[in-house]
Formats: sequence, structure tokens, C-alpha cells
Amino acid sequence: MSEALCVRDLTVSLGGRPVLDKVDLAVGPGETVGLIGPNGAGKTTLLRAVLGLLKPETGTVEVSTIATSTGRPGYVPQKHEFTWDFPITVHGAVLNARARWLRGPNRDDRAAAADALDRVGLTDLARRPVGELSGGQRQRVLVARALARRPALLLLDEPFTGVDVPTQELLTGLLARLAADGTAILMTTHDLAQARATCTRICLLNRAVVADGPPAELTDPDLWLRAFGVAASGELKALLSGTERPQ
Ligand SMILES: Nc1ncnc2c1ncn2[C@@H]1O[C@H](COP(=O)(O)OP(=O)(O)OP(=O)(O)O)[C@@H](O)[C@H]1O
Repeated sequence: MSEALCVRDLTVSLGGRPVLDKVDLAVGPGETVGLIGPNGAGKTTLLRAVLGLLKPETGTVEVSTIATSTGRPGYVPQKHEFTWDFPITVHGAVLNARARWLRGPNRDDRAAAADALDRVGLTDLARRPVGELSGGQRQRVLVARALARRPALLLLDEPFTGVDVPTQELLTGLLARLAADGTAILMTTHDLAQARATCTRICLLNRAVVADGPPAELTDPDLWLRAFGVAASGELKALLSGTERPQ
């Protein structure tokens, strides 16, 4: 398999209700795919299914073995999913992402943690307890934890939510460098401008895949009507096509 991730015909139900319906999605090395859809569309569920945390009703999820050199894809969850009041430093939280059952960290683990902290600009805060960090700093800890595993497939759940402009720029540059180095990236976002700036492809999801293609090609109002139940506004289309907002 040449794709880092290949999802085929994936159907998932939660609490007896269908949440994903026959989803097909592939992400190749070096691609950055934005998963966009309304609240409740199934974006997080799709990431969780890729991580093997949910059992599909039908369909398959294949993650290339190259993409799992450390066992699983890298995963950046939403900030509220991490226990921030746990008494651990930034360095400890990142090193911990490489923890193995019944063995302490080795030299490679320490080097990977130091490199991940450096990439997200947190080296100076390495000794700070995670509970004392701001929202944007916490987001960077979560990214560093994922990067410490040196994944070839990186999944991010709304990485740009609640972060300031410098942190957005840091993350955008970091994702671009990772993609240039061949990392396959799949991220959910509600930030269309950020998606256009960051993603080589956008997958419009509303339980099923409504469209999948380069951002500039997804300007058909009907696609947005089907994905969000609203017509694509001039602003939305301008954002996606990279043109100025119409007056
Ligand atoms: N554990 C669960 N049990 C039952 N239903 C669930 C469970 N988790 C999620 N759902 C439902 O599945 C649907 C998809 O949820 P999901 O979190 O994947 O959406 P999302 O696209 O990530 O939404 P958002 O943009 O709001 O984060 C929602 O209707 C949600 O209520």
C-alpha cells in the first residue's frame, strides 16, 4: 500500500445511531488533508476509528506499516481530552508519550522528546508543570507529544482552535515542514482560512464524504449546501478560492 492511510467503506454507529456512512478516504505521504464539516458530522469519530478506538460496523482502516514505526499514528487530541492537572512537567508529558511498559526512557526517547519540544518552541518551558500553561502552550505540548513518536501519519483534532496568531503560524510552518519531509497529515478544523493555507486537499464530511479535492476546487455551492445545510456565502467561496472577500 503506497498510501499512509486508506479508509474504505467505513460505517460506524455510536449509541445505536449511524455516525459515519460508507466513508472512503486516503492520505498519502506528504499530503495534508483537512477534514471539514459541521458539528456532529463525525470528524472526531473518523479520527478515533483510524486510531482503532472504535469498532467499525463495516469497512476497513489500513495504516501503512511505515506509518506505524512507533506502533500507532501520532494523535493530537482536542485540549480538553488531556489531564492538565496531573503533576507532570512539560518535558515529562512529552517524554511520557514514548513510554513503554516496564522500561524507563532510553537515549532515543530523550532525543525524540528534546527534538519535539524544540520543534514546537517549548524548550524554555520544559520544566514548567503542564497545569501552569496557557491554552496555546497546551496545544503545543499536545503536538510535541505526538511528534515525539516520530509518526509518519499524524492526526490532529482542531489544532488551531483557541491559539493566537504566532502559535497558528508556528503550527502552520511546522505542519508544512513535516509534510515536506513526507509525513501524511489528517486534521479536523473549523477554520476554513487555515485549511486553505495548510491543506493540499479538503474532505467535506457530513456523516458521508460530500467532496474531496484541492481547496480551490471546492467552490460549488451545492457541495456546501450538502455538507453544512447552508449555501456557500461569498465569503466562504472567497476563502476557499483565495480571492478577496466580495464587497
Ligand atoms: N460515545 C458516543 N456515544 C453516542 N454518540 C456519540 C458518541 N460520541 C459521539 N457521538 C455522536 O456522534 C456524532 C459525531 O460526533 P463527532 O464528535 O465525531 O463529531 P464532530 O464532527 O467531531 O463534531 P464537532 O465539530 O462538534 O467536534 C454526534 O452526533 C455525536 O453526538
